[in-house]
Amino acid sequence: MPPQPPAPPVFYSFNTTDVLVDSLANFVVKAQRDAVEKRGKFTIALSRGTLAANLRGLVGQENVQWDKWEVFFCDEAAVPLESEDSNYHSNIVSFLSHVPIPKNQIHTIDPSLIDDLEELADQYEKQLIDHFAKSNAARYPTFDLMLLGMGTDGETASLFPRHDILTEKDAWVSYIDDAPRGPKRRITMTLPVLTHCYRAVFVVTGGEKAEMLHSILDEPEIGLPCSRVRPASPGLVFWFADADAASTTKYPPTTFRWIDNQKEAEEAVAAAKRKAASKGDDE
Ligand SMILES: O=C1O[C@H](COP(=O)(O)O)[C@@H](O)[C@H](O)[C@H]1O
Repeated sequence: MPPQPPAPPVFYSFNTTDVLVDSLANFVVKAQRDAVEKRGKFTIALSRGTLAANLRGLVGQENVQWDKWEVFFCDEAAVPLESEDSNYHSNIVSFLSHVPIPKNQIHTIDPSLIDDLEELADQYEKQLIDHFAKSNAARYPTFDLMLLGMGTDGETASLFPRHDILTEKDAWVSYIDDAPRGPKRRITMTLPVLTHCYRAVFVVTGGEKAEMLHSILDEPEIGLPCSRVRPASPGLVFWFADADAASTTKYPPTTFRWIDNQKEAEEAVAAAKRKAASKGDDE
């Protein structure tokens, strides 16, 4: 069978950030159940930034198989693990220290290597290879869930627009020393890794993201890093936005519900488009 084109992004918009936080927790738990049922464990990758705070809804969730989680970080600053700039630290504060995930299943950078970015990235890539070689890695690892953010320039993880790192095809993890915002020195999973997951979920909050969300969803042909995360079939991509972030995009929102496969994603987006069009006719 010829390869299928990627499923269209499914866009969920929530009236408040609190509702988004609850819905996101609900979604992550469902993704975990699905992964454990199908593959016996749950591999999740977490991006830096405001995402960590929006994962607070995971604390107190019932019937979560925390012992099946394997947590990795999509990108990480080259800083000690206890630094406020550390992605690991932000997620520890938000939820990881409040749930019973075995410590050896949280895969951090090796902090003894932070002075040597190349070594730091290579060692993290080795951790991925060690883990995924036992399961599904062919050319790239396939995460069950990638949780991503969107920066105001359209960057995701530490993949910034017009940066050479976007052309990386071989490495699973690479590094930059010139990030235009925040800590300059970071490592990051590369675009092919981000696009080989079963589910990618972008989480975007706040009015300062509204214009960029419009560009990403309504003008994907511009090719900004976030628009380029389109997992190949059977992968799916979802966007969770609060009302402020969603205020400018014309992309039709889907009513929040679990979507399991490409066909359901296509039908949900087509239904949302029909609904938006009929609303337009009424006005
Ligand atoms: O620099 C980064 O920015 C984006 C967005 O961060 P946010 O704090 O505005 O949510 C983030 O997704 C990325 O991982 C991070 O390195």
